[in-house]
Amino acid sequence: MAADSRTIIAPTDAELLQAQADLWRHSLYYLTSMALKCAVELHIPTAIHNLGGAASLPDLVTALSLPQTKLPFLRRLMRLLITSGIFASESGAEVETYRLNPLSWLLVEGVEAEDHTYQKYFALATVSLHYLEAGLSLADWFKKDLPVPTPSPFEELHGVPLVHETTKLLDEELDRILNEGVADMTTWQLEPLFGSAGVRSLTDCGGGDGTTVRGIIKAFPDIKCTVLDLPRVIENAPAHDSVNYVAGDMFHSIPPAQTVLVKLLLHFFNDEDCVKILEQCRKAIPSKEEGGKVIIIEIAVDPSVGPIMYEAQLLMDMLMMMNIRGRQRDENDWREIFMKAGFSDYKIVKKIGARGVIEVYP
Ligand SMILES: C[S@@+](CC[C@H](N)C(=O)[O-])C[C@H]1O[C@@H](n2cnc3c(N)ncnc32)[C@H](O)[C@@H]1O
Repeated sequence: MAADSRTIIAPTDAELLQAQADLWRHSLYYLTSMALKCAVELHIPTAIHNLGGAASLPDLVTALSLPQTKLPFLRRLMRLLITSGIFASESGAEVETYRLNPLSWLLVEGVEAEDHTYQKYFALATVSLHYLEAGLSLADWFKKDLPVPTPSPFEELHGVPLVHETTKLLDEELDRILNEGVADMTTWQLEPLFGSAGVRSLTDCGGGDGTTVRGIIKAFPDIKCTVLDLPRVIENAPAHDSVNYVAGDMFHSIPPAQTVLVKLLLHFFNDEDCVKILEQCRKAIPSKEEGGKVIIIEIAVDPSVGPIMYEAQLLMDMLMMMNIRGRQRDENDWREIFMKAGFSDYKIVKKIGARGVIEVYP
């Protein structure tokens, strides 16, 4: 017998009021994304940084060259961004003062420090018009019986895939932002992995312009490094004496090395393509006894990372579902792919924030 919701749910008034507030929050969270985009476009993090890391509202209005009439509006914008954890404020100060926190620090432009990466392109791309339109088409996309492999709502609506050489035909600015974003992907905490693992030679598969490999070589000059990427990417990679750049296609062959690194790549592809890429990785490495392994750096969706990190993982999965054919995977998904690609074993060796480092053995 079907359950009668009236017998199960009997909310109190307090619960209903809370539910209404929660509904407002969930319906309006896109405004936080818009406010973040606005802060990036106005260069608010950089302005606060240039003002010594703290700024009053009038100082900020002047530094940003905004009309004085916008002061009360900027206060409201900053209030939301502080409450959302994007900036900090000085508690108890006589004058309202805004400060950078680690999140807004990530958005400061022109910082040379090694631990700093410049993530503004991610914040800008995720609220670009074509992404938002794809999101708005989600219910229509669900209702359509589309051929397999299933195109994403983005591809179905706009007629071109995202992160593809044809994306610029749709939106040159979005394509530029995405390429910049890829070049800026983090290399935090990677170097220790390769030193302690006794890696002698490494191929970074889909290694982009070689940013990761240059970071590894800096820490471990003895590791012989190769970067494989598509010809149009390798053509624009900065020359480096110790990096062997190879233009090619990872679906066909991967330059041999003791270790193949596959970093922030597989979530762009569906399971069948991941198996094909990993089969090529397996061919490129020696046996397990000779130290052969593939190192994968990706999200491994897992609630044990805590509610905030887990929510970030699930949102990243929705981002994939909306825009590309790939997905974020949990440990079972990864295991299935590794076994299909002919590997014998794997180990999640480290967590890096919401991501994990997985070693996969032949
Ligand atoms: C998201 S980026 C990751 C870049 C890099 N691994 C990092 O962590 O910064 C994916 C990379 O895979 C490359 N790629 C895509 N298809 C490829 C293929 N068939 N063969 C080689 N590289 C490919 C792209 O050009 C891009 O540089």
